[in-house]
Amino acid sequence: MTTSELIAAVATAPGRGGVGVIRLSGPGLAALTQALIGRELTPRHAHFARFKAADGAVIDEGIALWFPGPNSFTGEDVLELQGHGGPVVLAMLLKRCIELGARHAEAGEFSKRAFLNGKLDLAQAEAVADLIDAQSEAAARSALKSLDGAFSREVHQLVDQLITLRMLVEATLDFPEEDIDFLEAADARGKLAGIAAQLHAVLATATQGRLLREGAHIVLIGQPNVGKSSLMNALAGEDVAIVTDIAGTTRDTVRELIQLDGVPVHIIDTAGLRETDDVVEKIGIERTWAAIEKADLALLLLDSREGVTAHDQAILERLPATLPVLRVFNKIDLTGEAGGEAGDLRVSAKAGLGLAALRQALLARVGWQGESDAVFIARERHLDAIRRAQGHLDSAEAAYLQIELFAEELRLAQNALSEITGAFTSDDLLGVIFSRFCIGK
Ligand SMILES: Nc1nc2c(c(=O)[nH]1)N(C=O)[C@@H](CNc1ccc(C(=O)N[C@@H](CCC(=O)O)C(=O)O)cc1)CN2
Ligand SMILES: Nc1nc2c(ncn2[C@@H]2O[C@H](COP(=O)(O)OP(=O)(O)OP(=O)(O)O)[C@@H](O)[C@H]2O)c(=O)[nH]1
Ligand SMILES: [Mg+2]
Repeated sequence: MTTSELIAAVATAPGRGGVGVIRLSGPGLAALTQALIGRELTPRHAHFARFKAADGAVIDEGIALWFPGPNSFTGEDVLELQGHGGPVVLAMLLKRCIELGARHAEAGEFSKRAFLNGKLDLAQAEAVADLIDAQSEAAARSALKSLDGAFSREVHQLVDQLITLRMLVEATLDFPEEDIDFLEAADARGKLAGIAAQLHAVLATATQGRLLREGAHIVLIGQPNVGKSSLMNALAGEDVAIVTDIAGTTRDTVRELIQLDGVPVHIIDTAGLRETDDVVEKIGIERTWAAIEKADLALLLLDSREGVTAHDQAILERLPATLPVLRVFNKIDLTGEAGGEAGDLRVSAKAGLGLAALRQALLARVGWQGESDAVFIARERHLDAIRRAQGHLDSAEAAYLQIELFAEELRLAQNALSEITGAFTSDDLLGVIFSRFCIGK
Protein backbone atom coordinates (compact mmCIF):
# COMPACT_ATOMS: atom_id res chain seq x y z
CA MET A 1 0.00 0.00 0.00
CA THR A 2 1.40 3.40 -0.93
CA THR A 3 0.17 6.67 0.46
CA SER A 4 -0.21 9.27 -2.21
CA GLU A 5 1.80 12.18 -0.85
CA LEU A 6 5.52 12.66 -0.50
CA ILE A 7 6.36 13.89 3.00
CA ALA A 8 9.54 15.36 4.44
CA ALA A 9 10.74 16.40 7.89
CA VAL A 10 13.86 16.91 9.92
CA ALA A 11 14.18 13.65 11.87
CA THR A 12 16.85 14.80 14.29
CA ALA A 13 16.23 16.97 17.35
CA PRO A 14 15.91 20.72 16.78
CA GLY A 15 18.98 22.79 17.49
CA ARG A 16 22.64 22.32 16.73
CA GLY A 17 24.11 18.85 16.32
CA GLY A 18 26.96 17.10 14.61
CA VAL A 19 24.72 15.66 11.93
CA GLY A 20 21.12 16.46 11.02
CA VAL A 21 18.85 14.04 9.17
CA ILE A 22 16.00 14.85 6.80
CA ARG A 23 13.72 11.97 6.04
CA LEU A 24 11.38 11.71 3.06
CA SER A 25 8.77 9.05 2.35
CA GLY A 26 6.34 8.49 -0.50
CA PRO A 27 6.18 8.63 -4.28
CA GLY A 28 8.30 10.81 -6.54
CA LEU A 29 11.63 10.29 -4.84
CA ALA A 30 13.48 9.19 -7.98
CA ALA A 31 12.82 12.54 -9.64
CA LEU A 32 13.55 14.45 -6.45
CA THR A 33 16.86 12.62 -6.04
CA GLN A 34 17.79 13.41 -9.62
CA ALA A 35 17.06 17.12 -9.12
CA LEU A 36 18.68 17.38 -5.70
CA ILE A 37 21.71 15.11 -6.11
CA GLY A 38 21.98 14.70 -9.88
CA ARG A 39 22.25 10.93 -9.97
CA GLU A 40 20.62 7.66 -9.06
CA LEU A 41 21.41 6.02 -5.74
CA THR A 42 22.10 2.38 -5.05
CA PRO A 43 19.52 1.02 -2.60
CA ARG A 44 20.69 0.83 1.02
CA HIS A 45 24.15 2.19 0.31
CA ALA A 46 25.67 5.24 1.92
CA HIS A 47 26.48 7.81 -0.76
CA PHE A 48 28.50 10.94 -0.25
CA ALA A 49 26.59 13.62 -2.16
CA ARG A 50 26.16 17.33 -2.71
CA PHE A 51 22.60 18.57 -2.16
CA LYS A 52 21.90 21.29 -4.71
CA ALA A 53 19.58 24.28 -4.92
CA ALA A 54 17.58 25.07 -8.08
CA ASP A 55 20.39 27.25 -9.40
CA GLY A 56 22.94 24.52 -8.85
CA ALA A 57 24.48 26.09 -5.75
CA VAL A 58 25.43 23.57 -3.08
CA ILE A 59 23.15 23.78 0.00
CA ASP A 60 25.11 21.19 1.95
CA GLU A 61 27.17 18.09 1.41
CA GLY A 62 26.32 14.92 3.23
CA ILE A 63 25.29 11.30 3.06
CA ALA A 64 22.25 10.11 1.14
CA LEU A 65 20.51 6.81 1.79
CA TRP A 66 17.90 5.32 -0.52
CA PHE A 67 15.47 2.67 0.75
CA PRO A 68 13.07 1.62 -2.02
CA GLY A 69 9.74 0.37 -0.62
CA PRO A 70 8.63 -1.94 0.78
CA ASN A 71 11.99 -2.50 2.52
CA SER A 72 12.04 0.71 4.50
CA PHE A 73 10.89 2.04 7.85
CA THR A 74 7.53 3.22 6.43
CA GLY A 75 7.19 0.49 3.82
CA GLU A 76 7.18 3.22 1.16
CA ASP A 77 10.13 4.60 -0.79
CA VAL A 78 12.28 6.44 1.72
CA LEU A 79 15.17 8.83 1.16
CA GLU A 80 17.38 10.06 3.98
CA LEU A 81 19.62 13.07 3.69
CA GLN A 82 22.21 13.30 6.40
CA GLY A 83 23.57 16.82 6.37
CA HIS A 84 25.30 19.02 8.88
CA GLY A 85 23.28 19.50 12.02
CA GLY A 86 22.68 23.23 11.97
CA PRO A 87 19.13 24.55 12.15
CA VAL A 88 19.59 26.99 9.27
CA VAL A 89 21.24 24.59 6.85
CA LEU A 90 18.64 21.90 7.64
CA ALA A 91 15.82 24.38 7.10
CA MET A 92 17.33 25.31 3.72
CA LEU A 93 17.56 21.66 2.73
CA LEU A 94 14.01 20.96 3.89
CA LYS A 95 12.77 24.00 1.94
CA ARG A 96 14.47 22.63 -1.16
CA CYS A 97 12.68 19.27 -0.67
CA ILE A 98 9.36 21.10 -0.39
CA GLU A 99 10.21 23.03 -3.56
CA LEU A 100 10.76 19.66 -5.25
CA GLY A 101 7.26 18.46 -4.38
CA ALA A 102 7.35 17.12 -0.83
CA ARG A 103 5.11 18.52 1.89
CA HIS A 104 5.90 18.93 5.58
CA ALA A 105 5.16 15.71 7.46
CA GLU A 106 2.72 15.89 10.33
CA ALA A 107 3.69 14.70 13.80
CA GLY A 108 4.05 10.93 13.80
CA GLU A 109 3.24 10.62 10.11
CA PHE A 110 6.20 8.37 9.26
CA SER A 111 5.28 5.99 12.07
CA LYS A 112 1.62 6.16 11.10
CA ARG A 113 2.53 5.08 7.57
CA ALA A 114 4.69 2.28 8.98
CA PHE A 115 1.60 1.15 10.92
CA LEU A 116 -0.77 1.47 7.96
CA ASN A 117 1.67 -0.49 5.80
CA GLY A 118 1.92 -3.29 8.34
CA LYS A 119 5.54 -2.62 9.31
CA LEU A 120 4.60 -2.11 12.96
CA ASP A 121 1.41 -2.74 14.86
CA LEU A 122 -0.08 -0.03 17.02
CA ALA A 123 1.49 -1.15 20.30
CA GLN A 124 4.89 -1.23 18.57
CA ALA A 125 4.41 2.19 17.01
CA GLU A 126 3.52 3.56 20.43
CA ALA A 127 6.63 1.87 21.82
CA VAL A 128 8.74 3.86 19.35
CA ALA A 129 7.41 7.08 20.87
CA ASP A 130 7.73 5.68 24.39
CA LEU A 131 11.34 4.74 23.73
CA ILE A 132 12.06 8.30 22.66
CA ASP A 133 10.22 9.68 25.69
CA ALA A 134 11.67 7.15 28.16
CA GLN A 135 12.56 8.84 31.44
CA SER A 136 14.75 6.06 32.81
CA GLU A 137 16.86 3.17 31.61
CA ALA A 138 14.31 0.65 32.82
CA ALA A 139 11.62 2.51 30.85
CA ALA A 140 13.81 2.47 27.74
CA ARG A 141 14.50 -1.25 28.10
CA SER A 142 10.81 -2.06 28.48
CA ALA A 143 9.90 0.18 25.53
CA LEU A 144 12.35 -1.80 23.44
CA LYS A 145 10.59 -4.99 24.50
CA SER A 146 7.27 -3.63 23.29
CA LEU A 147 8.91 -2.39 20.09
CA ASP A 148 10.25 -5.88 19.59
CA GLY A 149 6.67 -7.17 19.89
CA ALA A 150 6.68 -8.68 23.41
CA PHE A 151 3.37 -7.03 24.33
CA SER A 152 1.82 -7.62 20.90
CA ARG A 153 2.64 -11.31 21.06
CA GLU A 154 0.85 -11.64 24.41
CA VAL A 155 -2.18 -9.90 22.94
CA HIS A 156 -2.18 -12.03 19.77
CA GLN A 157 -1.94 -15.15 21.84
CA LEU A 158 -5.00 -14.15 23.88
CA VAL A 159 -6.91 -13.11 20.78
CA ASP A 160 -6.14 -16.45 19.14
CA GLN A 161 -7.53 -18.33 22.13
CA LEU A 162 -10.62 -16.14 22.09
CA ILE A 163 -11.13 -16.85 18.41
CA THR A 164 -10.89 -20.60 19.02
CA LEU A 165 -13.43 -20.36 21.82
CA ARG A 166 -15.74 -18.20 19.71
CA MET A 167 -15.64 -20.73 16.89
CA LEU A 168 -16.65 -23.40 19.34
CA VAL A 169 -19.50 -21.34 20.72
CA GLU A 170 -20.70 -20.15 17.35
CA ALA A 171 -20.75 -23.69 16.04
CA THR A 172 -23.33 -24.53 18.72
CA LEU A 173 -25.48 -21.62 17.58
CA ASP A 174 -26.07 -23.55 14.39
CA PHE A 175 -27.08 -26.70 16.27
CA PRO A 176 -29.11 -25.37 19.20
CA GLU A 177 -30.29 -28.79 20.35
CA GLU A 178 -26.74 -29.84 21.21
CA ASP A 179 -25.55 -26.54 22.58
CA ILE A 180 -25.02 -26.94 26.30
CA ASP A 181 -23.71 -30.49 26.21
CA PHE A 182 -21.40 -29.62 23.39
CA LEU A 183 -19.90 -26.68 25.28
CA GLU A 184 -19.58 -28.74 28.43
CA ALA A 185 -17.77 -31.48 26.56
CA ALA A 186 -15.38 -28.97 25.06
CA ASP A 187 -14.83 -27.43 28.51
CA ALA A 188 -15.75 -23.97 27.22
CA ARG A 189 -16.00 -22.72 30.78
CA GLY A 190 -12.53 -23.98 31.67
CA LYS A 191 -11.10 -22.39 28.54
CA LEU A 192 -12.76 -19.10 29.42
CA ALA A 193 -11.28 -19.24 32.92
CA GLY A 194 -7.86 -19.95 31.45
CA ILE A 195 -8.05 -16.91 29.18
CA ALA A 196 -9.26 -14.75 32.07
CA ALA A 197 -6.31 -15.86 34.20
CA GLN A 198 -3.82 -14.99 31.45
CA LEU A 199 -5.50 -11.66 30.91
CA HIS A 200 -5.12 -10.96 34.61
CA ALA A 201 -1.37 -11.65 34.38
CA VAL A 202 -1.01 -9.42 31.32
CA LEU A 203 -2.81 -6.63 33.16
CA ALA A 204 -0.39 -6.95 36.08
CA THR A 205 2.61 -6.69 33.76
CA ALA A 206 1.08 -3.85 31.77
CA THR A 207 0.43 -1.97 35.01
CA GLN A 208 4.16 -2.17 35.76
CA GLY A 209 4.88 -1.01 32.21
CA ARG A 210 2.60 1.98 32.60
CA LEU A 211 4.39 2.92 35.80
CA LEU A 212 7.67 2.96 33.87
CA ARG A 213 6.14 5.10 31.16
CA GLU A 214 4.22 7.63 33.22
CA GLY A 215 6.26 7.55 36.38
CA ALA A 216 4.66 7.90 39.80
CA HIS A 217 3.61 11.21 41.36
CA ILE A 218 4.45 11.43 45.03
CA VAL A 219 3.40 14.51 46.94
CA LEU A 220 5.22 15.51 50.14
CA ILE A 221 2.79 16.98 52.65
CA GLY A 222 2.73 17.89 56.30
CA GLN A 223 2.76 20.78 58.68
CA PRO A 224 5.18 23.68 58.17
CA ASN A 225 8.76 23.04 59.25
CA VAL A 226 8.55 19.25 59.51
CA GLY A 227 11.27 19.00 56.83
CA LYS A 228 9.43 18.36 53.54
CA SER A 229 11.79 20.51 51.49
CA SER A 230 14.78 18.99 53.24
CA LEU A 231 13.49 15.53 52.35
CA MET A 232 12.87 16.62 48.76
CA ASN A 233 16.47 17.75 48.52
CA ALA A 234 17.75 14.56 50.12
CA LEU A 235 15.80 12.41 47.64
CA ALA A 236 16.79 14.56 44.67
CA GLY A 237 20.43 14.67 45.73
CA GLU A 238 20.59 18.43 45.20
CA ASP A 239 19.17 21.63 46.64
CA VAL A 240 16.09 22.05 44.52
CA ALA A 241 13.87 23.53 47.26
CA ILE A 242 14.57 26.32 49.74
CA VAL A 243 15.01 25.19 53.33
CA THR A 244 14.88 27.55 56.31
CA ASP A 245 13.81 27.24 59.93
CA ILE A 246 10.96 29.63 59.21
CA ALA A 247 7.59 27.86 59.14
CA GLY A 248 5.89 28.62 55.83
CA THR A 249 9.05 28.73 53.69
CA THR A 250 7.69 26.79 50.73
CA ARG A 251 4.90 28.62 48.90
CA ASP A 252 4.80 27.24 45.39
CA THR A 253 4.88 23.52 44.67
CA VAL A 254 8.37 22.41 43.63
CA ARG A 255 8.67 19.41 41.31
CA GLU A 256 11.63 17.21 40.62
CA LEU A 257 11.95 14.06 38.56
CA ILE A 258 14.07 11.42 40.22
CA GLN A 259 14.69 7.73 39.55
CA LEU A 260 14.06 5.05 42.12
CA ASP A 261 15.31 1.66 40.99
CA GLY A 262 14.82 2.75 37.37
CA VAL A 263 11.26 3.96 37.97
CA PRO A 264 10.71 7.62 37.11
CA VAL A 265 9.23 9.34 40.17
CA HIS A 266 7.95 12.89 40.25
CA ILE A 267 8.46 14.28 43.75
CA ILE A 268 6.32 17.28 44.57
CA ASP A 269 7.25 19.44 47.54
CA THR A 270 4.41 21.58 48.84
CA ALA A 271 3.57 24.43 51.17
CA GLY A 272 3.10 23.19 54.74
CA LEU A 273 -0.55 22.83 55.70
CA ARG A 274 -1.81 25.17 58.40
CA GLU A 275 -4.33 27.94 59.06
CA THR A 276 -2.85 31.22 57.92
CA ASP A 277 -3.78 34.82 57.14
CA ASP A 278 -0.81 35.27 54.82
CA VAL A 279 -2.26 35.77 51.33
CA VAL A 280 0.66 34.17 49.49
CA GLU A 281 0.87 31.21 51.84
CA LYS A 282 -2.89 30.66 51.48
CA ILE A 283 -2.51 30.35 47.71
CA GLY A 284 0.41 27.98 48.25
CA ILE A 285 -1.75 25.80 50.47
CA GLU A 286 -4.48 25.72 47.81
CA ARG A 287 -1.80 24.49 45.42
CA THR A 288 -0.85 21.79 47.90
CA TRP A 289 -4.40 20.48 47.84
CA ALA A 290 -4.47 20.65 44.05
CA ALA A 291 -1.22 18.62 43.91
CA ILE A 292 -2.73 16.09 46.34
CA GLU A 293 -5.66 15.57 43.96
CA LYS A 294 -3.32 14.50 41.15
CA ALA A 295 -0.88 12.40 43.18
CA ASP A 296 -0.54 8.61 43.21
CA LEU A 297 0.79 8.62 46.75
CA ALA A 298 0.98 11.13 49.60
CA LEU A 299 3.96 11.09 51.90
CA LEU A 300 2.80 12.64 55.17
CA LEU A 301 5.87 13.91 56.93
CA LEU A 302 5.77 14.21 60.71
CA ASP A 303 8.15 15.60 63.30
CA SER A 304 9.27 12.65 65.40
CA ARG A 305 9.51 14.94 68.43
CA GLU A 306 5.79 15.63 68.24
CA GLY A 307 4.39 12.40 66.83
CA VAL A 308 1.00 12.50 65.13
CA THR A 309 -0.63 15.70 66.34
CA ALA A 310 -4.26 16.80 66.13
CA HIS A 311 -3.25 18.94 63.13
CA ASP A 312 -1.86 15.87 61.39
CA GLN A 313 -5.05 13.97 62.13
CA ALA A 314 -7.02 16.80 60.54
CA ILE A 315 -4.81 16.63 57.44
CA LEU A 316 -5.24 12.86 57.21
CA GLU A 317 -9.00 13.20 57.44
CA ARG A 318 -9.12 15.70 54.60
CA LEU A 319 -7.13 13.52 52.18
CA PRO A 320 -9.07 11.80 49.37
CA ALA A 321 -10.22 8.39 50.61
CA THR A 322 -8.65 6.61 47.65
CA LEU A 323 -5.19 8.19 47.98
CA PRO A 324 -2.57 5.90 49.52
CA VAL A 325 -0.69 7.63 52.37
CA LEU A 326 2.71 6.81 53.76
CA ARG A 327 3.48 8.24 57.21
CA VAL A 328 7.11 9.15 57.73
CA PHE A 329 8.69 10.50 60.92
CA ASN A 330 11.51 12.98 60.34
CA LYS A 331 14.30 14.47 62.45
CA ILE A 332 15.20 11.22 64.20
CA ASP A 333 18.70 12.66 64.60
CA LEU A 334 17.10 14.68 67.42
CA THR A 335 15.07 11.91 69.02
CA GLY A 336 17.17 8.81 68.54
CA GLU A 337 15.04 5.69 68.47
CA ALA A 338 12.01 7.40 70.02
CA GLY A 339 9.10 8.79 68.02
CA GLY A 340 6.66 6.94 65.83
CA GLU A 341 5.39 3.44 66.25
CA ALA A 342 6.99 0.12 65.40
CA GLY A 343 6.91 -0.35 61.63
CA ASP A 344 6.73 3.37 60.94
CA LEU A 345 9.31 4.83 58.63
CA ARG A 346 11.77 6.98 60.49
CA VAL A 347 14.25 9.25 58.77
CA SER A 348 16.45 12.26 59.15
CA ALA A 349 16.35 14.33 56.00
CA LYS A 350 19.12 16.48 57.38
CA ALA A 351 21.47 13.71 58.49
CA GLY A 352 20.50 11.36 55.66
CA LEU A 353 19.27 8.57 57.90
CA GLY A 354 16.71 5.95 56.86
CA LEU A 355 16.57 7.07 53.24
CA ALA A 356 17.27 3.67 51.65
CA ALA A 357 14.36 2.11 53.52
CA LEU A 358 12.20 5.08 52.56
CA ARG A 359 13.02 4.65 48.87
CA GLN A 360 12.08 0.96 49.06
CA ALA A 361 8.82 1.77 50.82
CA LEU A 362 7.94 4.43 48.26
CA LEU A 363 8.49 2.00 45.39
CA ALA A 364 6.40 -0.66 47.08
CA ARG A 365 3.56 1.77 47.76
CA VAL A 366 3.36 2.93 44.13
CA GLY A 367 3.06 -0.72 43.10
CA TRP A 368 6.54 -1.43 41.71
CA GLN A 369 7.43 -5.11 41.91
CA GLY A 370 11.01 -4.82 40.73
CA GLU A 371 12.40 -4.88 37.23
CA SER A 372 11.95 -8.16 35.44
CA ASP A 373 12.60 -9.26 31.90
CA ALA A 374 8.89 -9.58 31.33
CA VAL A 375 7.98 -5.92 31.75
CA PHE A 376 6.99 -4.29 28.48
CA ILE A 377 6.01 -0.64 28.32
CA ALA A 378 2.30 0.11 28.37
CA ARG A 379 -0.09 3.04 28.35
CA GLU A 380 -3.34 3.83 30.09
CA ARG A 381 -5.06 3.13 26.74
CA HIS A 382 -3.80 -0.45 26.88
CA LEU A 383 -4.81 -0.98 30.50
CA ASP A 384 -8.25 0.36 29.65
CA ALA A 385 -8.59 -2.10 26.77
CA ILE A 386 -7.49 -5.01 28.97
CA ARG A 387 -9.94 -4.02 31.71
CA ARG A 388 -12.79 -3.80 29.20
CA ALA A 389 -11.86 -7.22 27.85
CA GLN A 390 -11.93 -8.53 31.43
CA GLY A 391 -15.38 -7.01 31.90
CA HIS A 392 -16.64 -8.81 28.81
CA LEU A 393 -15.15 -12.10 29.95
CA ASP A 394 -16.91 -11.67 33.30
CA SER A 395 -20.17 -11.02 31.46
CA ALA A 396 -19.54 -14.02 29.24
CA GLU A 397 -19.04 -16.20 32.30
CA ALA A 398 -22.30 -14.88 33.77
CA ALA A 399 -24.13 -15.51 30.48
CA TYR A 400 -22.70 -18.98 30.00
CA LEU A 401 -26.03 -20.71 29.46
CA GLN A 402 -27.35 -18.00 27.17
CA ILE A 403 -25.31 -18.94 24.16
CA GLU A 404 -25.99 -15.88 22.04
CA LEU A 405 -25.07 -13.47 24.80
CA PHE A 406 -22.04 -15.58 25.66
CA ALA A 407 -20.86 -15.43 22.05
CA GLU A 408 -21.43 -11.70 21.86
CA GLU A 409 -19.41 -10.98 25.01
CA LEU A 410 -16.54 -13.06 23.65
CA ARG A 411 -16.65 -11.04 20.44
CA LEU A 412 -16.54 -7.78 22.40
CA ALA A 413 -13.63 -9.03 24.51
CA GLN A 414 -11.72 -9.85 21.34
CA ASN A 415 -12.41 -6.41 19.87
CA ALA A 416 -11.25 -4.69 23.04
CA LEU A 417 -7.95 -6.60 22.98
CA SER A 418 -7.50 -5.98 19.26
CA GLU A 419 -7.55 -2.24 19.91
CA ILE A 420 -4.14 -2.65 21.56
CA THR A 421 -2.40 -3.82 18.42
CA GLY A 422 -4.64 -1.73 16.18
CA ALA A 423 -6.28 -4.65 14.40
CA PHE A 424 -9.58 -3.08 15.47
CA THR A 425 -9.24 0.69 15.69
CA SER A 426 -10.97 3.86 14.60
CA ASP A 427 -9.32 6.59 12.51
CA ASP A 428 -9.99 9.01 15.37
CA LEU A 429 -7.93 6.94 17.75
CA LEU A 430 -5.07 6.72 15.24
CA GLY A 431 -5.21 10.49 14.86
CA VAL A 432 -4.98 10.98 18.61
CA ILE A 433 -2.14 8.51 19.03
CA PHE A 434 0.10 9.66 16.20
CA SER A 435 -0.47 13.39 16.64
CA ARG A 436 1.31 13.09 20.01
CA PHE A 437 4.49 11.84 18.34
CA CYS A 438 7.15 14.35 17.43
CA ILE A 439 7.55 15.77 13.93
CA GLY A 440 9.89 13.60 11.88
CA LYS A 441 9.00 10.42 13.81
N1 LIG B 1 19.07 6.55 9.73
C1 LIG B 1 18.06 6.04 10.42
N2 LIG B 1 18.30 5.56 11.65
C2 LIG B 1 17.26 5.06 12.38
C3 LIG B 1 15.95 5.03 11.87
C4 LIG B 1 15.73 5.55 10.56
O1 LIG B 1 14.60 5.58 10.04
N3 LIG B 1 16.81 6.03 9.89
N4 LIG B 1 14.91 4.50 12.66
C5 LIG B 1 13.58 4.86 12.52
O2 LIG B 1 12.78 4.73 13.42
C6 LIG B 1 15.26 3.62 13.76
C7 LIG B 1 15.56 2.26 13.22
N5 LIG B 1 14.38 1.65 12.67
C8 LIG B 1 14.28 1.19 11.40
C9 LIG B 1 13.36 0.22 11.16
C10 LIG B 1 13.26 -0.35 9.92
C11 LIG B 1 14.09 0.08 8.90
C12 LIG B 1 14.06 -0.60 7.56
O3 LIG B 1 14.67 -0.16 6.61
N6 LIG B 1 13.35 -1.72 7.46
C13 LIG B 1 13.26 -2.52 6.26
C14 LIG B 1 14.49 -3.37 6.10
C15 LIG B 1 14.71 -4.32 7.22
C16 LIG B 1 16.00 -5.14 7.11
O4 LIG B 1 16.87 -4.88 6.28
O5 LIG B 1 16.11 -6.07 7.94
C17 LIG B 1 12.01 -3.37 6.32
O6 LIG B 1 11.40 -3.44 7.39
O7 LIG B 1 11.66 -3.92 5.30
C18 LIG B 1 15.01 1.10 9.13
C19 LIG B 1 15.09 1.65 10.39
C20 LIG B 1 16.42 4.19 14.49
N7 LIG B 1 17.51 4.56 13.61
N1 LIG C 1 17.56 18.24 63.07
C1 LIG C 1 16.92 18.15 61.94
N2 LIG C 1 16.43 19.24 61.35
C2 LIG C 1 15.76 19.11 60.20
C3 LIG C 1 15.59 17.86 59.57
N3 LIG C 1 14.89 18.05 58.44
C4 LIG C 1 14.66 19.37 58.33
N4 LIG C 1 15.20 20.01 59.41
C5 LIG C 1 15.18 21.44 59.67
O1 LIG C 1 13.83 21.85 59.87
C6 LIG C 1 13.65 23.16 59.34
C7 LIG C 1 12.52 23.17 58.33
O2 LIG C 1 12.89 22.38 57.21
P1 LIG C 1 12.18 22.50 55.82
O3 LIG C 1 12.72 21.41 54.98
O4 LIG C 1 12.25 23.87 55.29
O5 LIG C 1 10.69 22.19 56.27
P2 LIG C 1 9.35 22.24 55.40
O6 LIG C 1 8.50 21.12 55.88
O7 LIG C 1 9.67 22.25 53.97
O8 LIG C 1 8.71 23.60 55.84
P3 LIG C 1 7.68 24.55 55.05
O9 LIG C 1 8.21 24.76 53.68
O10 LIG C 1 7.67 25.77 55.84
O11 LIG C 1 6.36 23.86 55.06
C8 LIG C 1 14.99 23.58 58.74
O12 LIG C 1 15.67 24.35 59.70
C9 LIG C 1 15.68 22.25 58.51
O13 LIG C 1 17.08 22.36 58.55
C10 LIG C 1 16.13 16.69 60.22
O14 LIG C 1 16.02 15.57 59.77
N5 LIG C 1 16.77 16.91 61.40
MG1 LIG D 1 9.34 23.60 52.50
